[in-house]
Amino acid sequence: MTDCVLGVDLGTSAVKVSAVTKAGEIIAQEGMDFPLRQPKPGYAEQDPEDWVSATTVAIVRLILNDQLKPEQIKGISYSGQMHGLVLLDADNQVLRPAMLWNDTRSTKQREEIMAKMGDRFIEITHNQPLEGFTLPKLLWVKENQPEIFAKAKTMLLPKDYLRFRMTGNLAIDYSDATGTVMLDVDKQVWSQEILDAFDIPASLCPPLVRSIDNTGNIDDWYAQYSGLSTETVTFGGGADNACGAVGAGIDSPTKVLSSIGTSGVILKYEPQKETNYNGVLQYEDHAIPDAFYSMGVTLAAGFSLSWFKKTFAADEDFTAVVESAAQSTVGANGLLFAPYIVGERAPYADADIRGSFIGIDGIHQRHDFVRAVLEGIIFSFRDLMDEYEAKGSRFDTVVSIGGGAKSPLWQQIQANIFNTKVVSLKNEQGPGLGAAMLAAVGLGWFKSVSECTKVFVKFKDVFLPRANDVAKYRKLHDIYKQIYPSTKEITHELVAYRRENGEE
Ligand SMILES: Nc1ncnc2c1ncn2[C@@H]1O[C@H](COP(=O)(O)OP(=O)(O)O)[C@@H](O)[C@H]1O
Ligand SMILES: O=C(CO)[C@@H](O)[C@H](O)COP(=O)(O)O
Repeated sequence: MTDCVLGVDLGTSAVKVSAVTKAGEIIAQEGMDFPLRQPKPGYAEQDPEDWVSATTVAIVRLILNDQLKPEQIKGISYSGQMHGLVLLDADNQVLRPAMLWNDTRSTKQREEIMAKMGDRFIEITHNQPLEGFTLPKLLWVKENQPEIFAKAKTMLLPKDYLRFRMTGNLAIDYSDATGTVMLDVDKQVWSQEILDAFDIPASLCPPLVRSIDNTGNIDDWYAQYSGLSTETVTFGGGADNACGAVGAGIDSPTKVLSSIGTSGVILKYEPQKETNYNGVLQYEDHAIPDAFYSMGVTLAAGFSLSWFKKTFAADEDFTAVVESAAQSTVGANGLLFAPYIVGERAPYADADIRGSFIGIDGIHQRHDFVRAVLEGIIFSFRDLMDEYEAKGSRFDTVVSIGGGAKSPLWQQIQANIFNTKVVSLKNEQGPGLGAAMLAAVGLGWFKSVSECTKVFVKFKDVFLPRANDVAKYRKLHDIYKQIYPSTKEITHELVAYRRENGEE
């Protein structure tokens, strides 16, 4: 019986739990989907109980289907979808559905924060108060559901709620705390100045822990519910992008992470906290102690593809639909797609922009639309790369993770659009593997995250840029860049039209 740790990857579409040995071998994996509710345009909510149930089903399957022995599981850590607001009352009961990272209803609150604190806010948090982050959501609840805010005693993020249900302990790790935009990044404490400015009780903020810190054993209740042992220790864990970077071996500023999950992320390792992109790119504490990372986020990356598939190819196999893009050409026979279907975060912080297909022609077939979706998502990543390159960053390797990394065609498109080598991981479980690594380091199996990286992170395929395609994509990206300014006014008017007609 080999000792192992569990890495719990609490995503937006599903939870995946990986059992990993000291040698970095994934010996079993189980997962379960859960729904995302979008009751109104701009809203995105989940029931925190769904996270607990789905994670428990995955753990029970590991024990029953995969024959893991509870005593074998020495430690558990977590990777979580970021920024989501979970509010608990005095009895630690959930007060309302969680408002997620892609919920953009809080534009008014975002503007109020900037009007009140302006640049000082960015100085403290190294971020703008965008709709997706936790503070504007908290202020939305304060303003629109005052009876709920009055009862709120604790604020947690998604994976911290899950850990609380497994241990009974309240905590948040630094990487998720930066994503609330309530942490003073330079001082590494909750910002009293921000709490005072918006009249938020400091008691709402849970204790801060490091990602590798012991956060308590599995408690009696959860041991009975799941079959786990109370001997199993939990560790802080981190934001999914921090864990994705750990699991992908992003340990120097010349490697860049490209993650296609529900959202899309271009992420860079930052060795020092003094760096400040003035909120154009996000700046976060890492899950690696005393390290940081920056990133740009495309709100609807995998989500755009999933939307397309659900709407136009509901009964077909996902991989087959994606691979049909190979029947099209570079540039999708002159069709472009802008993936702003739930608004955008970077480089355009605009909750009311909406997506478009540009250049639809009578010759286009469905596979051209699929290709345009794949390419449009990577053009939006290219915009983020351009932000970095404009500030002097140079990357020699892109590590590709997330559900989108299942497609070799999509990875080749990335290599061509980035004009950089793209590598995939042997165990395509970036965030889940990163979470398992934090438990392995927390248990003392390794002296540091970098020691663990040497054993756990293994690369698989390499995709090199093809010169002809690189040149074509460069021209196409110049055209793509015109879509945002050209469609901004029109799509804002359409969103306003829906609001006037009671749809929002
Ligand atoms: N076979 C596939 N090829 C390419 N992309 C895929 C495939 N299957 C799923 N995806 C994409 O992966 C995304 C989910 O990625 P994942 O990393 O699991 O997301 P999350 O962590 O946000 O739940 C989906 O939105 C979908 O677009
Ligand atoms: O909002 C962000 C990062 O700031 C998102 O990246 C979320 O953390 C959700 O991640 P996925 O479910 O797409 O992995």
